[in-house]
Amino acid sequence: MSKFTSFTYQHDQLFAESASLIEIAKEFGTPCYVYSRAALMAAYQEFHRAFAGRDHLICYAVKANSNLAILNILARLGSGFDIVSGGELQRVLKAGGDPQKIVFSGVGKNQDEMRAALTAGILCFNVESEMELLNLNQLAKEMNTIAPVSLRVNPDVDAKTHPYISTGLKENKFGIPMAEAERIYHTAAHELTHVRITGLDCHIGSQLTEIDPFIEASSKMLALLDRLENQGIHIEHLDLGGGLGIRYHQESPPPIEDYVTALCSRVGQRKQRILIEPGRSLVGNTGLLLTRVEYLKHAPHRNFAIVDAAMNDLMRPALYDAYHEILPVVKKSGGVNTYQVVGPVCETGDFLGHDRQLSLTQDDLLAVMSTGAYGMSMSSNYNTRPRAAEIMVDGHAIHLIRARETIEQLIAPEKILD
Ligand SMILES: Cc1ncc(COP(=O)(O)O)c(C=O)c1O
Ligand SMILES: N[C@@H](CCCC[NH3+])C(=O)O
Repeated sequence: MSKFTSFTYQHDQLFAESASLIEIAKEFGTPCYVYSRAALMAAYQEFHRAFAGRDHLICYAVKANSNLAILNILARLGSGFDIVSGGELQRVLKAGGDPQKIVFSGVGKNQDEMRAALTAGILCFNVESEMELLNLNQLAKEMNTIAPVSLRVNPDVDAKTHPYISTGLKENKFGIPMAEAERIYHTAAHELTHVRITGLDCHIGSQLTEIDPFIEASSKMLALLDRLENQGIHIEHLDLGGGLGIRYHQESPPPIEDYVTALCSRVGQRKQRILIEPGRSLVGNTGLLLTRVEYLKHAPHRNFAIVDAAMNDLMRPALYDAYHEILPVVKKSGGVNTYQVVGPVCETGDFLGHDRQLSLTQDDLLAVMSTGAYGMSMSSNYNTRPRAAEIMVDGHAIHLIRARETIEQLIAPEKILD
């Protein structure tokens, strides 16, 4: 089965479900992100089904794509959410997410964010340091409440992914070192009056394409969980984080079902509820970035296709040298050249793809694939470029779910001095 179940060619023209990308570009302009509702729902259901009735909660990692429409679709399917800021908390609540299904991760939660989350009544804080735990206990005391906590423990496992997105090695900033975990659990259980232990958590990195690191991390977490239970510290849920990779190019990550089944069988007969925090594997292949060729530059040594999307819209190629497939919206025959597909931003690192074989003329539309995750959510206004529009397709229906920004909106908060 193709990795793009909802983006298919019909008579040499690329469609999102039953909607023509040519029509979308005509109506909403380019660049724009286009998402498929059916693909999103199918990805969530695949995770859900794989648990096969076992007690679980899928907490979608909001950072992957935080558009309210996407959060709302997931909330209506019963999803929980993994947030990392007060801003993400507000988004989830606004989108109709259930506070009792929210876990709050992140190494630097500030007091306002913690207060907001305590007020909302979230499921738990994934606490990443002893100082954060003490701070949270103090805040909860001041608010006359009890903070539910799960410690994020760093299992020191090599996720075998890009070093910028590996989070479970002991040299990474994330989580509490394994060697400290038991002592800090005891502090939380016996000394702190305003926290309540609910769970145990880890997250070892993103875009993992092998199952072994997940198994290694789970095994370490389960050994810790058993030790804690033996010492009378009850753990209600085990959160095994996110990180399952997707196919961008030639990767072959494990299918969702195999990944979930492997986690469940590792947990075995234990009674704890299993939480996971998938981001990319839920939304990554449910979106594309639609862009138009502005100019072609056929130089003797290299050909450039200059398109209207840039690194500010999709920074993954510039940041990680990431590969995204680039497809023509209308397939043509003949006249193929090797192109550097680049944006208008004034940086040599502003590219969407190197050495792509394409048959192009000015004004052609291109689709940059697998951009549903960490595309729009990592976009910026660099070069004073308004952020792209976002479109959700649902069968034939085409919905604008975020209007293109205007220059006026960008400069409105700024002030010229007298
Ligand atoms: C704490 C936490 N949970 C979940 C995720 C989601 O990761 P992914 O999009 O790789 O599934 C991340 C990002 O890596 C994260 O930092
Ligand atoms: N931003 C990264 C993933 C980081 C995940 C955040 N913990 C990407 O685009 O692949």
